[in-house]
Amino acid sequence: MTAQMQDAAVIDGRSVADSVVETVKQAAEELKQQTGVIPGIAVVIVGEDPASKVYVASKGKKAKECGFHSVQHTLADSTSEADLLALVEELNDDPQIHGILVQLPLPGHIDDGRVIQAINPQKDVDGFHVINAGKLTTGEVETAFVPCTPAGSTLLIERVRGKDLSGLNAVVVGRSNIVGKPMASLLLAANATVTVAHSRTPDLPAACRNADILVAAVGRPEMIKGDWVKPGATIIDVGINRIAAPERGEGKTRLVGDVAYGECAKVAGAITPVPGGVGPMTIAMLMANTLVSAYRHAGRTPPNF
Ligand SMILES: Nc1nc2c(c(=O)[nH]1)N[C@@H](CN(C=O)c1ccc(C(=O)N[C@@H](CCC(=O)O)C(=O)O)cc1)CN2
Repeated sequence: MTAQMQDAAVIDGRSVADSVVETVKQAAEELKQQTGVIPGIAVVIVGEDPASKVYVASKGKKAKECGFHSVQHTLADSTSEADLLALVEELNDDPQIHGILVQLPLPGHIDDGRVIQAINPQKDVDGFHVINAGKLTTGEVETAFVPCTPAGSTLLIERVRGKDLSGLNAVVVGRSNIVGKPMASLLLAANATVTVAHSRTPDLPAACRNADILVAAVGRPEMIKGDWVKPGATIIDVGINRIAAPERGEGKTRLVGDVAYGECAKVAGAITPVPGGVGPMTIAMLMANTLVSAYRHAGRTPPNF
């Protein structure tokens, strides 16, 4: 009799995201009843990037579903950096707004870093400001905001592996400030032994094969192959890549992650799909961060996620 390999368990990001949003809704209602404070979020989009428009619309819809005060500022592609900075200042001073998010990417003539650093760190619900990044790396998470995608990925890992990752090797492929670096900090905080791999890592497949937890955040469609995966590993695929799908008809496209899903699912123990894995968690954690900000501004202790 030949041994039969079973496909990995699918980690359902949509259902975990729904449970986060449910907690946010209830806690927002409690805050309103107890203090009169309604969590407020401002989302700023500059330009016409089609994917950004979809994400921003989803954020506004989810914020309303959570009972938040939600405003969207839609600025033309030609908006100057000075005008965008002036809007950020206005939002910093607006007492009804507890969370400010400037959708990325910004048009090329605007310096992302300058805009992010202009956001009041106490309203930086994206967690991208250097103050929040510094707090995360030094372990001061009680007063920080953790970037939404790594925070959501961590909740998905907890569902499979628990909160304490002692004795496990985690490999993060990708070293961006938005995902790779904060993800590595969160895995370290959970006691994993962490390697950050990237395009210049010698023998990347061998580095990945060492991972009990493999986080792919490189933005390269289906780069991680089945024979890069340790049997039983937990795979978190952060990539969202739109590729041509001529099999669906002329001009059609489909979404894939950074992981070659079919072949990796045959080896892994658990894996996030794309779509339906990390993506929905990003928006749910944005709601959670905004709620936390409103609680802090009201001098109350927020719920844990
Ligand atoms: N200021 C920010 N900009 C960007 C962030 C961010 O966290 N803050 N992250 C990404 C985009 N993003 C949120 O903004 C985001 C991406 C994808 C999803 C999502 O739910 N994806 C779905 C698929 C959606 C589709 O069909 O296109 C999924 O994976 O199931 C949510 C949020 C860059 N910019």
